[in-house]
Amino acid sequence: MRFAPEPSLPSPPTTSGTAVLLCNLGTPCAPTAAAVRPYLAEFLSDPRVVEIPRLAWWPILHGIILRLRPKASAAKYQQVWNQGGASGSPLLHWTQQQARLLQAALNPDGGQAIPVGYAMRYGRPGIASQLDALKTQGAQRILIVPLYPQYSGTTTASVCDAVYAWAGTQRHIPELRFVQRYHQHPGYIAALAASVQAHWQERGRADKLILSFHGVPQRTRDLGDPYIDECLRTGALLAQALQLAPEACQVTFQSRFGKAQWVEPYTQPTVEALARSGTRSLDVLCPGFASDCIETLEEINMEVREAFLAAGGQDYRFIPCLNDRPDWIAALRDLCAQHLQGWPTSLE
Ligand SMILES: C=CC1=C(C)c2cc3[nH]c(cc4nc(cc5[nH]c(cc1n2)c(C)c5CCC(=O)O)C(CCC(=O)O)=C4C)c(C)c3C=C
Ligand SMILES: [Fe+2]
Ligand SMILES: [Fe+2]
Repeated sequence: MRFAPEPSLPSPPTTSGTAVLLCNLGTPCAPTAAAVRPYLAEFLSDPRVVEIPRLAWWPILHGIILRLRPKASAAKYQQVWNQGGASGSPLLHWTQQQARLLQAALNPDGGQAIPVGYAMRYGRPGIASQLDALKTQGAQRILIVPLYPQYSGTTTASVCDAVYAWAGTQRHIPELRFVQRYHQHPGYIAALAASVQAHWQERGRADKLILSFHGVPQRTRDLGDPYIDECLRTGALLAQALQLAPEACQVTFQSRFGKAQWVEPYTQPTVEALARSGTRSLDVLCPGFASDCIETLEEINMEVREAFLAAGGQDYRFIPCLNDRPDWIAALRDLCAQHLQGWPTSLE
């Protein structure tokens, strides 16, 4: 039989029938080459992420990348595992905390009228298994919240693909809604601005604020992906909220992968050039990442820091991601409340 049998709904109902699923990118289950390999294989086999015809991509992926990269990546994961208040993978840790705190914020009476789950697009726990779990709890309406503020086909659309693929296995599909983007949501911008201001209060203000977003290939942008424009919009709104002059703040793009041209300016060469031309201190924030992860804790807070100091910079100050900040959780709650309108949210 193609379609799974339906779970019997809990009786009496313990939820309103409405649920939220936070979806993040994914992470290996251990900082070892053996664990990183299947995670990278799943990630880099997604045609949303690598838009190269299978016939050309498969030999490169299986013949080169999956032989060499897992060991190098595992060494980087080892440096951030259990770091900055996280246990295990920082990305998994912060996503778990966000789901727990969001559930408390959406159910202020301490109940579970609106359960909040979390899932990873690649690795575990997967989107299908978490949708199954919510359905077993009684969910008849599910709001999907990809934890990507800026929409990209490479990330947000891939979450949608996984949800639709799961729906294709279901006899009784719950009502589904998706948050597509929140790159200019006032609560998100205000939480980012407050995190920068708190950092300035503690450490003083550097010569320049770098806003480093994950990059995408230039071709992805040329084919119409709105992601880069949305990053620039987030950057402009944040600079405005912080009342920064244009020269005091710059948007850059990190995490280039492979040999193709990605969207510029790249983060590392930009901070090296700034150091060489006399910028002594930098504040660095990664507004596109809801949670600290290997890309922020290792690439930005270690590799790019070293590059800036080696090029003559004096003071490099990394600002953590929003993680479990109460103002960010409140912004997520407001975002969900907007998208839950018209759906039952209490037991009565
Ligand atoms: C192959 C191309 C890649 C595209 C396109 C891409 C887009 C993209 N990614 C994120 C967010 C994250 N990416 C992370 C890790 C990561 N990304 C790529 C490649 C592409 N990403 C790789 C190969 C890796 C693995 C890291 C490594 O092996 O060194 C992460 C962190 C995961 C973690 O466990 O910490 C995040 C988050 C966005 C937002 C995005 C485009 C909009
Ligand atoms: Fe990535
Ligand atoms: Fe990276």
